[in-house]
Amino acid sequence: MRHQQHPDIWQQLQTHLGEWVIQSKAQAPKGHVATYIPELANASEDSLSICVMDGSGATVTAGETDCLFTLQSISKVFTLMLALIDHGEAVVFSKVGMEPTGDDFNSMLKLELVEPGIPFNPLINAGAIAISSLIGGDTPEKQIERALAFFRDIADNPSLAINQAVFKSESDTAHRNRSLAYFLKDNGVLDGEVDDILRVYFSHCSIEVSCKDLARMALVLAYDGVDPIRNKRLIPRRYVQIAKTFMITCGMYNASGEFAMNVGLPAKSGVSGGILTIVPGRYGIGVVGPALNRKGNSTAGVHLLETLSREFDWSLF
Ligand SMILES: NC(=O)CC[C@H](N)C(=O)O
Repeated sequence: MRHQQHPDIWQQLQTHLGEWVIQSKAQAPKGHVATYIPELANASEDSLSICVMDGSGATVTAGETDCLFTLQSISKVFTLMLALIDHGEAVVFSKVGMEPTGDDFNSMLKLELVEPGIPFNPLINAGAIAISSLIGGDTPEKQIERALAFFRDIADNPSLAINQAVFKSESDTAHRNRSLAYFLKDNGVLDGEVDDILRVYFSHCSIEVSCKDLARMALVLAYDGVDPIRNKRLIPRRYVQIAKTFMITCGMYNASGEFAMNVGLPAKSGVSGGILTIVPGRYGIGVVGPALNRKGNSTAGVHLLETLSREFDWSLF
């Protein structure tokens, strides 16, 4: 049998994943696609797809798995690790903190309220913008190239690319992110030009993937930075440990506590409706369902992951 480690789970996934997706899709009408980035409003509001990948690269999929979507905030987990590779922990944690905020992902409240005015963590927008400034490269173009090469390597997909329409749509409307970035600049957190740093940030948010790409990227995190398929270390284990910790405490925005309670796995969601999750040492999982709840997470996607975690007792806690 191909899936030696947990044949029962694999067989159950093959048998039931399709019906679980149909059940969870019923949650989609409770949410709405994001519209503040106008291009994201074109996503199909009632769709839901999932890809589960094991350490051999075998997959079980369900839903409209061919559809492409942009990483958005999911990219922040990987740019954090790239900044750690390029600058180390001391520099990175002089620019961002280690704590959840309890505020919306695009809030600027605590930047002014709490000394020394650095973002609370690297997964909120302010933190991810600070992290974008730390990606190696002398020019924004080189930083974007470096980020794209890193994402391509982790996804093992040399054709990953930036969706230019989404990039432009965000860039044209990102008044709040611009104000966050100027605030950070004023607080001395950002070196370099605000517009250049935002270009890097919008670019990595606009990298387009499929559910399978997302599962493939998750797999590398599930194996602590080693790609089990190519048997190759891509990220130092310590940096994956840091990323996974943030995924538990802040990966699902202000619903991270609820998600930890009901699913209990490290995860990161994005405003296009994607969720990257891992079952440590076993599976990488990519989900996308564009209709979001009030906290910004995919309504159907969260429901589906709750079902899987319950069925297979996947919670780490
Ligand atoms: N939550 C998200 O996915 C936010 C990412 C998006 N690019 C933004 O900055 O608003």
